[in-house]
Amino acid sequence: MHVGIIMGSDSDLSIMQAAADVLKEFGISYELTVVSAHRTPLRMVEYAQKAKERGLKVIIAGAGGAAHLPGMVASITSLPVIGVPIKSSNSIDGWDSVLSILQMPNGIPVATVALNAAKNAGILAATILGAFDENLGNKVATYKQNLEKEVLKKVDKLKEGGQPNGFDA
Ligand SMILES: Nc1c(C(=O)O)ncn1[C@@H]1O[C@H](COP(=O)(O)O)[C@@H](O)[C@H]1O
Repeated sequence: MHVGIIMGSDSDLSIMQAAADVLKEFGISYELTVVSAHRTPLRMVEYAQKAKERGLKVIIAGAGGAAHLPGMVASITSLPVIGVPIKSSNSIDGWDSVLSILQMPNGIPVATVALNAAKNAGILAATILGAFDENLGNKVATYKQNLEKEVLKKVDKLKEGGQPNGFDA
């Protein structure tokens, strides 16, 4: 397994599945499970302690509310940790999770993506791994080129629809 996807609860799965889906798209092996700093603290410590020796290269950790999981895992492992703030059902509009994951003290960084942005977490994991793997790096580059093509198609569509576009008329 190259990437470990963990989340504070199975109620986060509908969001975190997007990280798994994009890793699959890039052909990156992953594992996915529930680990909670609050509810399973010993499992969290063991997961973080053993992650590197088990061969993981990047950890994606998603959590909602008082989201301590990504930061606590990052405090234990030397692997890069990508944090996904999740807007859980009784959250304060997701701000609780965003701030919990984002505002890490100096020394223990968590690469925080946007609220519910598990897909971006998967793409970031692919980008990190792609820096050391030419084939994967090329796949990431192609993915971005395709995004650009999609946007340019939309530019043409707007033009065809009669919108005035002086920039690339
Ligand atoms: N933030 C954390 C942690 C943690 O950080 O350890 N453990 C669970 N949770 C979060 O609690 C929310 C509600 O969980 P339940 O739906 O199980 O009550 C979830 O979004 C989960 O990530």
